[in-house]
Amino acid sequence: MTTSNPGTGDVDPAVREELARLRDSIDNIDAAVVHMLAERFKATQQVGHLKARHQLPPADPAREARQIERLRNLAENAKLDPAFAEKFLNFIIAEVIRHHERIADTTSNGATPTAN
Ligand SMILES: O=C(O)C(=O)C[C@]1(C(=O)O)C=C[C@@H](O)C=C1
Repeated sequence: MTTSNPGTGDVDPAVREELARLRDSIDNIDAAVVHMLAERFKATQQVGHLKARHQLPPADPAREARQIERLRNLAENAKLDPAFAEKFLNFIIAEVIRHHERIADTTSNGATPTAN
């Protein structure tokens, strides 16, 4: 933040209230996103173990292509930028693949992988 930014101290109280109300909503949404991501990673951890046990590759590009297609359509219908939705999914999947690779490494070493 720059020193020229006045912050919200000298802003109309009605505006400050509206900003606070909107920020409450943003905080709730951020919490929901974190909880949903935590559930998603719990499921993908299980996928990682299943793949490692059965020597399946960490990544499945055909599955990813279907997910991207589906998410782009959902985004368009929801008036969210589909390119952003695709980037977001790719970011998450890249992390999942890193987890899968680690699980596969530790599984083939005979070690017990830890969570995440
Ligand atoms: O569905 C799988 O096979 C997964 O490993 C999960 C997942 C995902 O995070 O959705 C991750 C990696 C794959 O390339 C495809 C999808």
